[in-house]
Amino acid sequence: MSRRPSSQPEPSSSFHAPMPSRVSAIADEAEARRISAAIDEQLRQEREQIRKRQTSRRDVKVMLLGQAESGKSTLQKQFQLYYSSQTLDEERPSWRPIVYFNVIKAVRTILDELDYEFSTSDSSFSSLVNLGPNWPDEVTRLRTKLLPLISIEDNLAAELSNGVSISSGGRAGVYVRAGWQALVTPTRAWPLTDIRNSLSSGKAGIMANMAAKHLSETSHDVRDLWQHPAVRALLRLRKLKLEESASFFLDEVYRLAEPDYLPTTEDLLHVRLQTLGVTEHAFDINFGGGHYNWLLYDVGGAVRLFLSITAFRAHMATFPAWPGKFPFSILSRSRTGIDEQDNVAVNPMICTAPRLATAIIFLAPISAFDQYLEEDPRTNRIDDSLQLFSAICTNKLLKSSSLVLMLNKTDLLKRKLQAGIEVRKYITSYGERPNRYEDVAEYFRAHFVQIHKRKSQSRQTLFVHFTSMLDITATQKIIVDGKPIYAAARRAMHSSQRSAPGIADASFRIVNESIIRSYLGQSGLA
Ligand SMILES: Nc1nc2c(ncn2[C@@H]2O[C@H](COP(=O)(O)OP(=O)(O)OP(=O)(O)O)[C@@H](O)[C@H]2O)c(=O)[nH]1
Ligand SMILES: [Mg+2]
Repeated sequence: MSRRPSSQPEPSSSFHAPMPSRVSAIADEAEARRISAAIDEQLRQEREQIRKRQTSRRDVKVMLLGQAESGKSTLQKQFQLYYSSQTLDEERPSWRPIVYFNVIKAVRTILDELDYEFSTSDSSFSSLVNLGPNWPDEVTRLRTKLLPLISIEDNLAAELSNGVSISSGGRAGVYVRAGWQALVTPTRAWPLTDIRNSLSSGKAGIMANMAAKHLSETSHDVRDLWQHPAVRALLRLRKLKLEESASFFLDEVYRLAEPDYLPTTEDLLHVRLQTLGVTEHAFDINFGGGHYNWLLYDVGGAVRLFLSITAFRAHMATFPAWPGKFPFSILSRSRTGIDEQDNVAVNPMICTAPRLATAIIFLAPISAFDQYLEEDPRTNRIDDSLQLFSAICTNKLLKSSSLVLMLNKTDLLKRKLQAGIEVRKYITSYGERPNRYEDVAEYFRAHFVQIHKRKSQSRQTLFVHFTSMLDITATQKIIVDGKPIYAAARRAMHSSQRSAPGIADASFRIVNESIIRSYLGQSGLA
């Protein structure tokens, strides 16, 4: 819009513009003032919007709980994929050595099991599965070729765990603390060869490079081993206990052995890396017209400690006269073999976590009906899940947190049932019910729901989903359409304003195991 009188000449494009008349100068000044005021107003509105966004962006703190390998970190990756996929892309290179580690661990486990079969019952095993007399020689040949690959397992584990050496049953493991990627790719740059130069220690990345080299040299041997009739027979007889994702990676070994291999999203979801302590992931989320700062806490192996602390705090709230100094020594060691006190020392966040929880997503892997705890081979893993869930439901400090239950690994459950594995063999109370997915899934769902009904400290609805965390479309549908999660979070957010007392002192580190036990009721699943 121009207020210039029509008699006025068009402004010259030349630098030497004609001098404006006095009338036009006044008009221009008014126009300039108007524009300036409009700009001021626009800036004011923008500032106001930012201020509103900042004040309206509220924290939603969601804790992922569940036994080891229940899929907590995989769900976190699904959230990351949906809300912050570029950060997942940036992390892709750093997952490469972890994928190698998964492959190496699987290869070593297979060779160990074959050795065991050979040394203890070779003749019966051969005849049992019609292997013929030559299989031990063939396996020995493959073992010799694969030796350079499997011999780096411990060093790679130590490199990836930043020197934290953990063994479970004499076997190496890789565990992750918050910020682990920095150990592998400090600049998040690729290729791995650069890491050697960029790391001050001059050591990290070396083993990852060696793993890449050995894997590319031995990929055919890995494939031959994986397809060997003796290995197939062990799998059929269910004597070989591999990580759940091992077969996925071994099937894909040629792709993983490519020199420019970069983990795909599917690889990232399949990879197994145990979480140590608590890791926090933040996403900006908009829903229902509101802006939220979604903080996801992956409690990892510290789940029991988390529960014990909240249980203890609840106990303290009930018996405030408890002596101020706690003479108890530390609780049990976690399944990682790491003293959980270390977890607390490393993660003071875990001490404050209980009062942070807006909502809890509890993952129970219902495929685990035929598995037992590594640290307690007498405890069925479904039973353990029920106990953990019960501890959450009864915990007074968590009663204002909304609860979402994800009955996870349904894909694996279906596969197991299709393979003829019978639930009643492992869970006697299942009785003569049909060994069909629908019946089994409903049976487990009913148990969890019943526990919630009987023991929950709050009247809040329990939202239940059957999930497979490897299924991107289905999981993202739950994340995006999962109104219950958001509704739960929103409702909990309001109630959490008056939340129960939390951990006031992050230096509090001592918990009595007997108190924990008293809070972990039995589930009643025979
Ligand atoms: N088949 C199948 N595998 C799954 C599913 N969810 C997770 N996994 C796999 O299970 C393994 C363990 O998953 P994680 O997400 O690391 O488990 P977690 O609960 O974080 O385990 P911790 O860190 O030890 O507490 C990984 O290899 C995942 O790929 C699922 O729904 N189906
Ligand atoms: Mg984890």
